[in-house]
Amino acid sequence: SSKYVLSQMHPMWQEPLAIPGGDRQSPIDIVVRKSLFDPQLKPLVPAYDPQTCQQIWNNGYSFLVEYDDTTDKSTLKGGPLEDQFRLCQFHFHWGESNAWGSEHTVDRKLFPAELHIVHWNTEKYDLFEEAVMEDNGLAVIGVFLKIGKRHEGLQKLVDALPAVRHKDSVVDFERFDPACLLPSNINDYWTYHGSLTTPPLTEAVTWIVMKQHIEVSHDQLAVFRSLLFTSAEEEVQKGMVNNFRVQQPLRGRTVRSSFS
Ligand SMILES: NS(=O)(=O)c1ccc(NC(=O)NCCCCO)cc1
Ligand SMILES: [Zn+2]
Repeated sequence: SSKYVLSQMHPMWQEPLAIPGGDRQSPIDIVVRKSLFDPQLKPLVPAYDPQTCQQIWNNGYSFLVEYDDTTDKSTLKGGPLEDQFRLCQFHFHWGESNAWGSEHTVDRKLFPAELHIVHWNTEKYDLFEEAVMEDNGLAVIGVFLKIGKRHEGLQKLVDALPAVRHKDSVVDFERFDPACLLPSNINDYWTYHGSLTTPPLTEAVTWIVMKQHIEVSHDQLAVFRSLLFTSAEEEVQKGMVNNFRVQQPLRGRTVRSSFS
Protein backbone atom coordinates (compact mmCIF):
# COMPACT_ATOMS: atom_id res chain seq x y z
CA SER A 1 0.00 0.00 0.00
CA SER A 2 1.26 3.47 -0.64
CA LYS A 3 1.20 6.05 2.12
CA TYR A 4 1.26 9.26 0.14
CA VAL A 5 0.22 12.69 1.29
CA LEU A 6 -1.88 14.06 -1.54
CA SER A 7 -2.75 17.29 0.24
CA GLN A 8 -0.98 19.41 -2.37
CA MET A 9 -3.21 17.94 -5.12
CA HIS A 10 -5.03 20.39 -7.39
CA PRO A 11 -8.59 19.03 -7.33
CA MET A 12 -10.14 19.49 -10.75
CA TRP A 13 -13.30 20.85 -9.11
CA GLN A 14 -14.09 22.31 -5.67
CA GLU A 15 -15.84 19.96 -3.22
CA PRO A 16 -19.19 21.71 -2.60
CA LEU A 17 -19.79 23.01 0.93
CA ALA A 18 -23.21 21.32 1.15
CA ILE A 19 -23.71 17.95 -0.59
CA PRO A 20 -27.23 16.74 -1.52
CA GLY A 21 -28.08 14.34 1.37
CA GLY A 22 -24.43 13.77 2.07
CA ASP A 23 -24.74 10.47 3.95
CA ARG A 24 -24.13 8.13 1.01
CA GLN A 25 -21.27 9.66 -0.91
CA SER A 26 -18.70 7.83 -3.06
CA PRO A 27 -15.99 6.65 -3.34
CA ILE A 28 -15.32 4.75 -0.10
CA ASP A 29 -12.67 2.47 1.37
CA ILE A 30 -13.99 -1.10 1.25
CA VAL A 31 -13.04 -2.75 4.55
CA VAL A 32 -13.10 -6.41 3.50
CA ARG A 33 -13.54 -7.90 6.97
CA LYS A 34 -16.52 -5.58 7.63
CA SER A 35 -18.32 -6.46 4.37
CA LEU A 36 -21.34 -8.76 4.75
CA PHE A 37 -21.68 -11.85 2.54
CA ASP A 38 -25.18 -11.82 1.03
CA PRO A 39 -26.08 -15.25 -0.44
CA GLN A 40 -29.13 -13.68 -2.14
CA LEU A 41 -26.89 -11.61 -4.46
CA LYS A 42 -27.26 -13.00 -7.98
CA PRO A 43 -24.68 -13.27 -10.76
CA LEU A 44 -24.31 -10.09 -12.77
CA VAL A 45 -25.65 -10.24 -16.35
CA PRO A 46 -24.03 -7.66 -18.66
CA ALA A 47 -25.32 -7.93 -22.25
CA TYR A 48 -23.56 -5.35 -24.42
CA ASP A 49 -23.97 -4.85 -28.19
CA PRO A 50 -20.70 -3.32 -29.51
CA GLN A 51 -22.71 -1.75 -32.38
CA THR A 52 -24.16 0.75 -29.87
CA CYS A 53 -20.70 2.30 -29.37
CA GLN A 54 -20.72 5.88 -30.70
CA GLN A 55 -17.86 8.18 -29.66
CA ILE A 56 -15.09 9.14 -27.28
CA TRP A 57 -15.43 12.55 -25.57
CA ASN A 58 -12.91 14.42 -23.40
CA ASN A 59 -15.24 16.22 -20.97
CA GLY A 60 -12.47 17.90 -18.98
CA TYR A 61 -12.64 15.38 -16.10
CA SER A 62 -11.92 12.09 -17.93
CA PHE A 63 -12.56 10.61 -21.38
CA LEU A 64 -15.96 8.98 -21.83
CA VAL A 65 -16.71 6.19 -24.33
CA GLU A 66 -20.38 6.85 -25.05
CA TYR A 67 -23.05 4.42 -26.20
CA ASP A 68 -26.43 4.87 -27.88
CA ASP A 69 -28.80 4.50 -24.93
CA THR A 70 -32.03 5.05 -26.88
CA THR A 71 -32.76 1.29 -27.07
CA ASP A 72 -32.28 -1.74 -24.80
CA LYS A 73 -29.49 -3.21 -26.93
CA SER A 74 -26.82 -2.89 -24.24
CA THR A 75 -28.08 -3.74 -20.78
CA LEU A 76 -27.06 -4.80 -17.28
CA LYS A 77 -29.24 -6.80 -14.92
CA GLY A 78 -28.87 -9.28 -12.06
CA GLY A 79 -26.37 -8.89 -9.22
CA PRO A 80 -27.92 -6.57 -6.61
CA LEU A 81 -30.17 -4.98 -9.24
CA GLU A 82 -33.96 -5.36 -9.17
CA ASP A 83 -34.50 -3.63 -12.51
CA GLN A 84 -32.90 -3.62 -15.97
CA PHE A 85 -30.32 -0.90 -16.59
CA ARG A 86 -29.05 0.51 -19.88
CA LEU A 87 -25.36 1.14 -20.70
CA CYS A 88 -24.66 4.82 -21.38
CA GLN A 89 -20.89 5.33 -21.02
CA PHE A 90 -17.65 4.16 -19.49
CA HIS A 91 -14.63 6.16 -18.31
CA PHE A 92 -11.61 5.88 -16.04
CA HIS A 93 -9.90 7.65 -13.12
CA TRP A 94 -6.09 7.52 -12.76
CA GLY A 95 -3.05 9.05 -11.01
CA GLU A 96 0.06 10.85 -12.14
CA SER A 97 2.05 7.85 -10.90
CA ASN A 98 1.27 4.13 -10.70
CA ALA A 99 1.20 4.44 -6.89
CA TRP A 100 -2.32 5.89 -6.81
CA GLY A 101 -5.28 6.78 -9.04
CA SER A 102 -8.28 4.64 -8.09
CA GLU A 103 -11.35 6.15 -6.39
CA HIS A 104 -12.37 3.15 -4.30
CA THR A 105 -9.75 1.43 -2.14
CA VAL A 106 -9.75 -2.08 -0.63
CA ASP A 107 -8.46 -2.14 2.94
CA ARG A 108 -6.85 1.23 2.06
CA LYS A 109 -5.02 -0.31 -0.94
CA LEU A 110 -4.79 2.14 -3.82
CA PHE A 111 -4.74 0.99 -7.45
CA PRO A 112 -3.19 2.96 -10.34
CA ALA A 113 -6.58 3.40 -12.04
CA GLU A 114 -10.27 2.45 -11.92
CA LEU A 115 -12.79 1.81 -14.72
CA HIS A 116 -16.43 2.88 -14.29
CA ILE A 117 -19.12 1.40 -16.58
CA VAL A 118 -22.23 3.57 -16.16
CA HIS A 119 -25.83 2.35 -16.62
CA TRP A 120 -29.25 3.88 -15.85
CA ASN A 121 -32.56 2.34 -14.76
CA THR A 122 -34.80 2.20 -17.84
CA GLU A 123 -37.63 0.41 -16.04
CA LYS A 124 -38.20 3.40 -13.77
CA TYR A 125 -37.01 6.41 -15.82
CA ASP A 126 -37.19 7.70 -19.40
CA LEU A 127 -33.96 9.70 -19.43
CA PHE A 128 -30.49 9.47 -17.84
CA GLU A 129 -30.98 13.03 -16.59
CA GLU A 130 -34.00 11.87 -14.57
CA ALA A 131 -32.34 8.69 -13.29
CA VAL A 132 -29.28 10.62 -12.08
CA MET A 133 -31.51 12.37 -9.52
CA GLU A 134 -33.16 9.23 -8.07
CA ASP A 135 -31.87 6.83 -5.44
CA ASN A 136 -32.00 3.72 -7.62
CA GLY A 137 -31.38 5.50 -10.87
CA LEU A 138 -27.85 4.37 -11.75
CA ALA A 139 -25.70 1.25 -11.56
CA VAL A 140 -21.94 1.64 -11.97
CA ILE A 141 -19.53 -1.30 -12.30
CA GLY A 142 -16.07 -0.46 -10.88
CA VAL A 143 -13.01 -2.42 -12.02
CA PHE A 144 -9.51 -1.83 -10.61
CA LEU A 145 -6.56 -1.62 -13.01
CA LYS A 146 -3.07 -2.88 -12.14
CA ILE A 147 0.16 -2.43 -14.13
CA GLY A 148 1.18 -5.66 -15.83
CA LYS A 149 0.78 -7.20 -19.24
CA ARG A 150 -0.64 -5.21 -22.12
CA HIS A 151 -4.43 -5.35 -22.40
CA GLU A 152 -5.09 -6.22 -26.06
CA GLY A 153 -8.76 -5.14 -25.95
CA LEU A 154 -7.84 -1.74 -24.46
CA GLN A 155 -5.30 -0.95 -27.19
CA LYS A 156 -7.99 0.08 -29.74
CA LEU A 157 -9.15 2.69 -27.22
CA VAL A 158 -5.59 3.79 -26.34
CA ASP A 159 -4.84 4.36 -30.07
CA ALA A 160 -7.85 6.68 -30.34
CA LEU A 161 -6.97 8.88 -27.32
CA PRO A 162 -4.56 11.32 -29.07
CA ALA A 163 -7.59 12.46 -31.11
CA VAL A 164 -9.32 13.65 -27.89
CA ARG A 165 -6.29 15.21 -26.20
CA HIS A 166 -8.07 18.47 -25.33
CA LYS A 167 -11.20 19.15 -23.28
CA ASP A 168 -14.42 19.19 -25.41
CA SER A 169 -12.88 17.15 -28.25
CA VAL A 170 -14.95 14.26 -29.61
CA VAL A 171 -14.06 11.48 -32.05
CA ASP A 172 -16.19 8.74 -33.60
CA PHE A 173 -15.54 5.35 -32.05
CA GLU A 174 -17.27 2.19 -33.18
CA ARG A 175 -17.75 -1.44 -32.26
CA PHE A 176 -16.07 -1.45 -28.86
CA ASP A 177 -17.39 -4.08 -26.45
CA PRO A 178 -16.93 -2.94 -22.82
CA ALA A 179 -17.23 -6.59 -21.74
CA CYS A 180 -13.60 -7.01 -22.90
CA LEU A 181 -12.61 -4.75 -19.99
CA LEU A 182 -14.32 -6.90 -17.35
CA PRO A 183 -12.21 -9.36 -15.31
CA SER A 184 -12.63 -13.08 -16.04
CA ASN A 185 -14.53 -13.52 -12.76
CA ILE A 186 -17.47 -11.08 -12.46
CA ASN A 187 -19.27 -13.14 -9.84
CA ASP A 188 -17.11 -11.83 -6.98
CA TYR A 189 -17.97 -8.20 -6.20
CA TRP A 190 -18.79 -5.77 -3.40
CA THR A 191 -21.94 -3.67 -3.63
CA TYR A 192 -23.19 -0.62 -1.72
CA HIS A 193 -25.41 2.45 -2.18
CA GLY A 194 -23.47 5.58 -3.03
CA SER A 195 -23.17 8.56 -5.32
CA LEU A 196 -21.60 9.96 -8.45
CA THR A 197 -17.96 10.80 -7.70
CA THR A 198 -18.04 13.98 -9.80
CA PRO A 199 -20.64 16.77 -9.85
CA PRO A 200 -23.60 16.63 -9.43
CA LEU A 201 -22.49 14.03 -6.77
CA THR A 202 -26.12 12.86 -6.59
CA GLU A 203 -26.83 9.82 -4.38
CA ALA A 204 -28.29 7.71 -7.17
CA VAL A 205 -25.74 4.92 -7.62
CA THR A 206 -25.81 1.22 -6.81
CA TRP A 207 -22.07 0.53 -6.90
CA ILE A 208 -20.82 -2.90 -8.02
CA VAL A 209 -17.03 -3.06 -7.41
CA MET A 210 -15.26 -6.12 -8.85
CA LYS A 211 -12.93 -8.04 -6.55
CA GLN A 212 -10.72 -9.16 -9.46
CA HIS A 213 -8.67 -6.46 -11.21
CA ILE A 214 -7.61 -6.26 -14.86
CA GLU A 215 -4.04 -5.64 -16.06
CA VAL A 216 -2.90 -2.91 -18.44
CA SER A 217 0.68 -2.07 -19.43
CA HIS A 218 2.66 0.89 -18.10
CA ASP A 219 2.73 2.35 -21.64
CA GLN A 220 -1.05 2.05 -22.05
CA LEU A 221 -1.69 3.95 -18.82
CA ALA A 222 0.92 6.55 -19.86
CA VAL A 223 -1.30 7.43 -22.84
CA PHE A 224 -4.18 8.20 -20.40
CA ARG A 225 -1.80 10.70 -18.73
CA SER A 226 -1.09 12.38 -22.09
CA LEU A 227 -4.65 13.74 -22.14
CA LEU A 228 -5.32 17.29 -21.01
CA PHE A 229 -7.90 18.84 -18.63
CA THR A 230 -7.72 22.01 -20.72
CA SER A 231 -9.20 22.96 -24.06
CA ALA A 232 -7.09 23.80 -27.12
CA GLU A 233 -7.68 27.56 -26.66
CA GLU A 234 -6.33 27.78 -23.09
CA GLU A 235 -2.79 29.14 -22.75
CA VAL A 236 -1.76 26.93 -19.81
CA GLN A 237 -2.24 23.23 -20.63
CA LYS A 238 -2.87 20.96 -17.62
CA GLY A 239 -2.17 17.22 -17.86
CA MET A 240 -5.22 15.04 -17.08
CA VAL A 241 -3.95 13.15 -14.03
CA ASN A 242 -5.22 12.56 -10.46
CA ASN A 243 -8.84 12.84 -11.68
CA PHE A 244 -10.15 10.92 -8.68
CA ARG A 245 -12.21 12.01 -5.67
CA VAL A 246 -10.94 11.27 -2.16
CA GLN A 247 -12.71 8.60 -0.08
CA GLN A 248 -15.90 9.71 1.66
CA PRO A 249 -17.28 8.72 5.11
CA LEU A 250 -19.16 5.40 5.21
CA ARG A 251 -21.83 6.91 7.53
CA GLY A 252 -23.09 3.56 8.78
CA ARG A 253 -23.59 1.98 5.37
CA THR A 254 -23.10 -1.77 4.90
CA VAL A 255 -20.98 -3.06 2.04
CA ARG A 256 -22.27 -6.47 0.90
CA SER A 257 -20.13 -9.09 -0.84
CA SER A 258 -21.30 -11.69 -3.36
CA PHE A 259 -18.63 -14.11 -2.12
CA SER A 260 -17.71 -15.47 1.28
N1 LIG B 1 -17.48 8.70 -11.64
S1 LIG B 1 -18.97 8.15 -11.69
O1 LIG B 1 -19.54 8.23 -10.36
O2 LIG B 1 -19.02 6.84 -12.32
C1 LIG B 1 -19.94 9.20 -12.69
C2 LIG B 1 -20.79 8.65 -13.66
C3 LIG B 1 -21.57 9.50 -14.47
C4 LIG B 1 -21.51 10.89 -14.29
N2 LIG B 1 -22.24 11.79 -15.03
C5 LIG B 1 -22.66 11.58 -16.31
O3 LIG B 1 -22.51 10.52 -16.91
N3 LIG B 1 -23.23 12.65 -16.88
C6 LIG B 1 -23.43 12.64 -18.35
C7 LIG B 1 -24.88 12.83 -18.69
C8 LIG B 1 -25.07 12.43 -20.15
C9 LIG B 1 -26.51 12.07 -20.37
O4 LIG B 1 -26.57 11.12 -21.39
C10 LIG B 1 -20.67 11.41 -13.31
C11 LIG B 1 -19.88 10.56 -12.52
ZN1 LIG C 1 -16.11 7.54 -12.49
